[in-house]
Amino acid sequence: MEIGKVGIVGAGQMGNGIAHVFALSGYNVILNDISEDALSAAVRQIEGNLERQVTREKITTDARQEALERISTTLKLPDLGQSDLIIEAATERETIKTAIFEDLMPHLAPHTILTSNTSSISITRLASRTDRPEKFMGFHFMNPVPIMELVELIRGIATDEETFKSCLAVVDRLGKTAASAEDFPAFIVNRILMPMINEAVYTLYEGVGSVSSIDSSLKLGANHPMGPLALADFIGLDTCLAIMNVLHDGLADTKYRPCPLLTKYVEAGWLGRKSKRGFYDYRQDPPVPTR
Ligand SMILES: CC(=O)CC(=O)SCCNC(=O)CCNC(=O)[C@H](O)C(C)(C)COP(=O)(O)OP(=O)(O)OC[C@H]1O[C@@H](n2cnc3c(N)ncnc32)[C@H](O)[C@@H]1OP(=O)(O)O
Ligand SMILES: NC(=O)C1=CN([C@@H]2O[C@H](COP(=O)(O)OP(=O)(O)OC[C@H]3O[C@@H](n4cnc5c(N)ncnc54)[C@H](OP(=O)(O)O)[C@@H]3O)[C@@H](O)[C@H]2O)C=CC1
Repeated sequence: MEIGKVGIVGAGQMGNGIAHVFALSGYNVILNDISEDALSAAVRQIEGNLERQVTREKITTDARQEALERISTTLKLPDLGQSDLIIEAATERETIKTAIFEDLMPHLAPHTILTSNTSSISITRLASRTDRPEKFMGFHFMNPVPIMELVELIRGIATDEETFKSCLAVVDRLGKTAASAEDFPAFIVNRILMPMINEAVYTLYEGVGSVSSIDSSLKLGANHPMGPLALADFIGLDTCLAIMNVLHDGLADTKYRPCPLLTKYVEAGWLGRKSKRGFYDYRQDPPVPTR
């Protein structure tokens, strides 16, 4: 099926990046959130990121303008009902995601493909709560979306071949590369990346190194573009903790036990860049380590 109109639920850092890349590739995008502030912040972020691409001569001014004109926003979830493809990119909590799909269902066109950008939650379980498990799959972008090449495509147990092929064609048109992952907790990227981040937090918790020494070690000693604690702040510590909990519960192995220090940061509301404080304090420039 040819996809033209795309609905995106959740206008946080992933939702705005997803809207950006779809609009730039010629899709009409409708972006939804429960908060008007989140929608206006998302549009500002998209404008800024498109402008940066113009400055760096990656895109033309016309392409920027056309992309912005293809994006509309709404607080009303039913407005997404006539989309060919919906990507849910709301907070990483299963109850939130299932409630969104339940609210969407009565308004959906029969042909609409439903997907989730979840980092870890079972696609099969999310799909089973909808009226179209065969037209449901995981469509997992990486952060920052305009830059990262990979999209993980995750089939639930019931996903049909036509749905998979339609999503694969979309990934191609976005100029990104798809990796197919089986539906097990946290799929491929986060199954490997998140235990490393969690181990970095344990390394901090046990006093083996400070925030700076841990991040410098992985940057300079293993050529990672960001240290693991800076990356955790970038992803969002709430999202990191949610993913570790899915791994721990879903695989029932103590090696996935979330570090108590990660839990403490989340309990404090120190969620990383998005709340201006995490392993670094971003209220100062340059950011200052909090330990
Ligand atoms: C949690 C999940 O479910 C899955 C995940 O996403 S896991 C997270 C995966 N992501 C990563 O691992 C990111 C690791 N970090 C990096 O790759 C790099 O540090 C980075 C790309 C974020 C920044 O790179 P950098 O070299 O330090 O900075 P900088 O030179 O300013 O930026 C590089 C490019 O990224 C762009 N960029 C940086 N931050 C950006 C942002 N937040 N949004 C959009 N674009 C951004 C810049 O514009 C620049 O673009 P061009 O190359 O086209 O000019
Ligand atoms: N951060 C990352 O690096 C990556 C995250 N993901 C996944 O993408 C999804 C979104 O993550 P991210 O963008 O980082 O999170 P953010 O916290 O930045 O954004 C989530 C957005 O969803 C909104 N939201 C919450 N409930 C609803 C709802 N019922 N309807 C519509 N919008 C809602 C939130 O609003 P409010 O703030 O008002 O609650 C917020 O604006 C998660 O599933 C995450 O696991 C995937 C790849 C990478």
